Amino acid sequence: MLETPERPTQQKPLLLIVDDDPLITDTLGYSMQQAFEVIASHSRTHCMQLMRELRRPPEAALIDLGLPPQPHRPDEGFALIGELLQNSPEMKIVVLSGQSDDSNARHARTIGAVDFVPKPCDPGDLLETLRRALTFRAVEASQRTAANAVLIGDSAPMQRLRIQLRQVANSPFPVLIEGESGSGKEIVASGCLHWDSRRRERPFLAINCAAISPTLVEPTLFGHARGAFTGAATAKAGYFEDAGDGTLFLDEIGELPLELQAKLLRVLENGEYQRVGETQKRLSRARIVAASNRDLRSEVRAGRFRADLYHRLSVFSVSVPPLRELGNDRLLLLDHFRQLYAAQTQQAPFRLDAAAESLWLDYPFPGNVRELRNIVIRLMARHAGAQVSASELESELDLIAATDSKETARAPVLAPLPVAGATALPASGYDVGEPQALAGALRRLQQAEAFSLDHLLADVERNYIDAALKLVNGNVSQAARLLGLNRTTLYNRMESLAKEP
Ligand SMILES: Nc1ncnc2c1ncn2[C@@H]1O[C@H](COP(=O)(O)OP(=O)(O)OP(=O)(O)O)[C@@H](O)[C@H]1O
Repeated sequence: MLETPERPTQQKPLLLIVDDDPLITDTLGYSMQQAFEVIASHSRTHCMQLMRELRRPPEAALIDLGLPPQPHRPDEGFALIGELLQNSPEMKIVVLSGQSDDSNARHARTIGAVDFVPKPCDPGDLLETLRRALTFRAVEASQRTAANAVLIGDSAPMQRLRIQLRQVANSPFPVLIEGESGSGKEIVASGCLHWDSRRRERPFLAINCAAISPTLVEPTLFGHARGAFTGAATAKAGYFEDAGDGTLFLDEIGELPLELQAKLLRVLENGEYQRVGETQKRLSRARIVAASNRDLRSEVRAGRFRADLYHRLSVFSVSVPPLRELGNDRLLLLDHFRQLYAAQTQQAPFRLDAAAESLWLDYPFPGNVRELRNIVIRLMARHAGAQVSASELESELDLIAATDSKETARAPVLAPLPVAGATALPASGYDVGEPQALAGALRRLQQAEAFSLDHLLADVERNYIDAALKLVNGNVSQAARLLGLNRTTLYNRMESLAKEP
């Protein structure tokens, strides 16, 4: 009898749906099952428990923001997005949002969600959004290898960082990389510290300490003997062994349980470690690079991180600057991601008009490069081949969170340029004499091909009025007070703005 050769089965991507309404998880699960293997959860705690048990992390997730124990507030959803991305930074998270929480959905995107879909939603549109997100995920995966990881940026802080990285790349000592979430710590570890060093032909292994269940951290890092614990059917090497004399990148090191911190300290002190269930000592030759977006010094003070381990890890320490400090690098990064996604998806790139470009340069990107990248993804999806205006771009930004950020208190976020009376909004903190603002104006005038002060000022006015109305849930009298205007004047301005192109 002839045997039919087994056809390789293509594994469907895994989709995680988190919603406390079983009707929604059931119906969505049903509509998505053709394209995805679906798992569902009803709360943040349950979801994170599930994540620890899964053999592979989901490629995509659909998250509702209002989850128990606070189903009427978005906080659980926000916290879940942060935890999922910490656990699996490549995951594409789409927020399912009620129409009324537009500002929440914007904030969710700032902290890393790739898009949001208003409820009630059309399953076909949702599927399309998820498919698109997965296409971009595949593009990013190709960029994650050390050989392809290119750190973009020419600004003075980035040049200083590069000099620092070159100085330490070939040393055998550990490096601690600190920086906000999404600022590029992994790319610094793989593309600069490993690939730009003599170790480039050796392995680069990355492990996310937040992603492994605490009981598995030790065997994962150090390996285990056969029968060392239930399920250890064969002996297995750990990351330290597999890394050989290459680089071992310990991401989210702040999440390492205290008892394991002692074992890691031992390897750092004398290179010695043991597989779980073995007594034989082994020697590690790997170069350790660790990263954290927590302030490890405060963690030490709070007793959650060992001081001796902190000192060992930070023989060299580098700090990746947040995007808001990188000036025109925002444009370089825009160009980089736009070209990358356009080429990979075979679509024409979008363009920003002059006002949109000003807004882009003034937006502080609280979610750093990850947020910038996600904005480019959405703009590609909505405006491929077209010109994007300031108001179209504005709908992709989280301007309220941006103005709230104390770091950006002196940057004109809602306003690309100053206008009389704009100081009435305390968040802007704009000062006419500020050199930064003057430099911004010079830059815009030099860069813009067709500049119009009238359009720019109208955009500024529109942004402030929208922001004020948003802050007071559409109450015109209160918005007028906030803007330092009387109610009639505000109505008149809104009317004339509505007539503007
Ligand atoms: N300067 C840069 N040039 C090019 N790509 C960048 C740069 N900085 C960040 N990226 C890209 O932005 C995304 C987020 O960066 P990365 O994962 O390195 O951030 P991170 O600091 O490690 O974040 P987290 O602490 O949340 O893990 C990645 O796709 C990365 O390739």
